[in-house]
Amino acid sequence: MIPRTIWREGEAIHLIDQTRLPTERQIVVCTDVERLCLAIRRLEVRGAPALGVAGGYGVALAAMLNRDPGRDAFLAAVTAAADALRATRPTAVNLGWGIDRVLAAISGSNTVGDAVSVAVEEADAIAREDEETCRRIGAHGAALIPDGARVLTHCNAGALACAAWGTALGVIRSAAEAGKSLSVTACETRPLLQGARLTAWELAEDGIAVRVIPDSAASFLMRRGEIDCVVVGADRITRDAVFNKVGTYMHAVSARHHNIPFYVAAPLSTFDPERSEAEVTIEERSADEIAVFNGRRTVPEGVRCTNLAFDATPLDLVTAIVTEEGVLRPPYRRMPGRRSI
Ligand SMILES: CSC[C@@H](O)[C@@H](O)C(=O)COP(=O)(O)O
Repeated sequence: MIPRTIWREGEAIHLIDQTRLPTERQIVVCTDVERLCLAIRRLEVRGAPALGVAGGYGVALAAMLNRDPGRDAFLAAVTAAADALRATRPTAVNLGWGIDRVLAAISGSNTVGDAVSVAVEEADAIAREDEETCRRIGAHGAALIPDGARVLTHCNAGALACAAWGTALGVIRSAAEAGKSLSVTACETRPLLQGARLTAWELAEDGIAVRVIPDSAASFLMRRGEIDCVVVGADRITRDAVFNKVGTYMHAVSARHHNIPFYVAAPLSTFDPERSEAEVTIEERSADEIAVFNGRRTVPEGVRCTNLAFDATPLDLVTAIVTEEGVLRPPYRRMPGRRSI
């Protein structure tokens, strides 16, 4: 069983350093907000729900560290921390959701002391609830997975991407726990290999059959009849698209072409129904993530690289979205949180 991904010990936030897996198990200890922001930017902690937890803990950390200077200075420090955390990664909506949830919780506090206690309680609650939410997603999603299914997944939407259990991998874990025999094809997920390094590690630790393939093999394996369904997580679900790790869209297109169900598993905190695809910023990361491999340059000097971290899959390619409240089906008119249809 995978240990928790991110947790609080007193006035420090601990997280498993995901950049070092699967070969090293190291813990990063963040005793200030700057270090937590760095951990988010470096992907030491990553995955939408885990970013929600990190955002909440970041605000709580700022509150704990600024309890002395008086109310105005306290509020200024917490606001600055929230802004810094929010600026680390733009695509996963859960990051801002976690930050805003703790800010909202403290907004009614009468004293700085109360605000600190409330911030810590709320951030702990976000972390605690995340596992429960993932287990409910898993229970709903497991019903969609037939016994014997060969499931393709992309990136890592597992325990490591959440506080525990996982969303897409939560569905797979819950199906396995229910006694279904499953095998998973994990796309390696270029360029940072979250599928090869993290998904394969998690599933192997749990004794669930897994193989790793290059991302570019997925479509052909569908054609050969080796994939029964696709299950992925999400970083943001707008009223028209699912944002997830770059490469997800090509799997959705291929799945549709081969008549294979394409499922998305995500908590309600990932929904952003008031926005459309065009209004979302897709994070573009350093060119070096694709131009340098194993310390060696793989792209000629001076050649431009476009390193988009996410893509958007139109909702009409999504067979169903599994949430903690149940399974949503097209045409997705009743999207959670949407004020108007
Ligand atoms: C349950 S996690 C869902 C997504 O956050 C996951 O699939 C993903 O794309 C993560 O991207 P990452 O860049 O590793 O943070």
